[in-house]
Amino acid sequence: MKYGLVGFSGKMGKEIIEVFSEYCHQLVAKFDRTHREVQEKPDIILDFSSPEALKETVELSKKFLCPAVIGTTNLKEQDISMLNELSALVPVVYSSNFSVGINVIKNILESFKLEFSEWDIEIIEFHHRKKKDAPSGTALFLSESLGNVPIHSIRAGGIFGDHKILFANEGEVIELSHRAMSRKIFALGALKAAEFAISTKASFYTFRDVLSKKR
Ligand SMILES: NC(=O)C1=CN([C@@H]2O[C@H](COP(=O)(O)OP(=O)(O)OC[C@H]3O[C@@H](n4cnc5c(N)ncnc54)[C@H](OP(=O)(O)O)[C@@H]3O)[C@@H](O)[C@H]2O)C=CC1
Ligand SMILES: O=C(O)C1=N[C@H](C(=O)O)C[C@H](O)C1
Repeated sequence: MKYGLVGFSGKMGKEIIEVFSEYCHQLVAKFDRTHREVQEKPDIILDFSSPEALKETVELSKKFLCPAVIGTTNLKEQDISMLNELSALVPVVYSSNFSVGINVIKNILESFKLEFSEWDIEIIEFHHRKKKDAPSGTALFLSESLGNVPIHSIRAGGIFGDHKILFANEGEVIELSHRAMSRKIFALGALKAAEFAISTKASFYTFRDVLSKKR
């Protein structure tokens, strides 16, 4: 497919370019703060940048009438409303975390949330020292299934993204944890989402929707 990428010069942008090229997909439009280049109409737009870029991403998706895959975190309510409005026109896939593992954990939390109602629950997330937002979008995503529990953010080194959910009562402790061993897992998830989005109808999708429909 021919894709456009907002945030192409960033850490995730570079990973997406590498993974997509391995599958012979062509980067035809690229945007960052200082660079805007459109070689030809993209089949899809991906955005792994910053919340300030989202308005332009939505405008590009409307201009080219193409689906959008959005991975940028720290989006506010009005940003999500903008994506919901766009999804009336084109397929939109939005996820704070395009790894399969985090979405499996999300399914587990959704299935067992009643069992944990009497437990103390806390989330600890670890990311690289250059991450701009805290808490992580993933931690917020997981906390939505847990009643918005306390989240602790650690920023250190080049950590790609670790998340731990601690459940404790008077007699027991359970820990659910996930570690991203590279950014490639997110780029592969974004690819899965893009392949899904270019062949489905206009609506608002999560990555869990993509994974369940992929079965
Ligand atoms: N959903 C998921 O699975 C994942 C999501 N993420 C999220 O992706 C986002 C990017 O992460 P990361 O790549 O590490 O960040 P980086 O800071 O490395 O890259 C950000 C990119 O976005 C560009 N950018 C920033 N602001 C704008 C703007 N206003 N207009 C256009 N381009 C802009 C930057 O351009 P410039 O260099 O010119 O400033 C840069 O290319 C974050 O929100 C992060 O949380 C990250 C990993 C996985
Ligand atoms: O900034 C990152 O690197 C990541 N951000 C996402 C988040 O905020 O949850 C996803 C992943 O943890 C990596």
